[in-house]
Amino acid sequence: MTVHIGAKPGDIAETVLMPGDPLRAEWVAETFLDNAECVNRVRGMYGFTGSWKGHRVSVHGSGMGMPSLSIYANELIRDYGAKTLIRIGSCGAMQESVAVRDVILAMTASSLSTPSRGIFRELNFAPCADYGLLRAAADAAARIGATTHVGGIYSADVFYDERPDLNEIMTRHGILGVEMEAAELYNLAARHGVRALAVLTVSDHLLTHEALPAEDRQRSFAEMVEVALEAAFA
Ligand SMILES: O=P(O)(O)O[C@H]1O[C@H](CO)[C@@H](O)[C@H]1O
Ligand SMILES: O=c1cc[nH]c(=O)[nH]1
Repeated sequence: MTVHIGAKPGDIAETVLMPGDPLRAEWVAETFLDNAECVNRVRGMYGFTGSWKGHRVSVHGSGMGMPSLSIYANELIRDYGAKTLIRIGSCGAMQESVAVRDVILAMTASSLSTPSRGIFRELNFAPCADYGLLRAAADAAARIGATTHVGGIYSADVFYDERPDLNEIMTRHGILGVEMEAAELYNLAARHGVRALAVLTVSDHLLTHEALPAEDRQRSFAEMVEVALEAAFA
């Protein structure tokens, strides 16, 4: 047990899917895993372990924002031996060519800052996905027939953004979408020598202002989950 995860040693699989929303974790466990057991309830941040096509896998909430993700990813890697961490999140689209419900595979994650800033100091480290996972996810998305975009995303510290000028610059530089965790997940994976990828579903559109309801964000992003599971065990 750690301060934030009540699971016993061995209760967490080496492969962990990480949605921001703990109730999305519950839906993924109920919908995709066989023999899923709840292994963490501390602070309501649910974690489950079960199997998918015979592979042991956990799904654990990260909470919203990089400081929260950092707590769970650190404990999963350092205390429970997680080796593959795949974020399964929602995001806002920043390109006209990207539609609501499309899947985005985050090759890189730009940010204004991350919790790792204090370690990197003057270094502008470039957080990037594990190439093997990224390639396997792109292949899986093509097989499944999910409309998918591969490229850079932006990991923000705020959901209620007050910098339209910055969004315009990112749109002009091809950033596909905005979310709030991937950059620090990629930083931590690099630091600890494990694999990470963020597979995202577009829930909002910053240009058209479309937005899906909370229920859809919690329980309807099946393609993203299938892509993540296929990539993890390719
Ligand atoms: O749907 P999740 O995985 O939580 O991801 C996105 O949704 C939250 C904001 O609504 C942030 O955590 C953002 O990254
Ligand atoms: O962080 C997020 C997640 C979904 N949609 C957004 O606009 N931002």
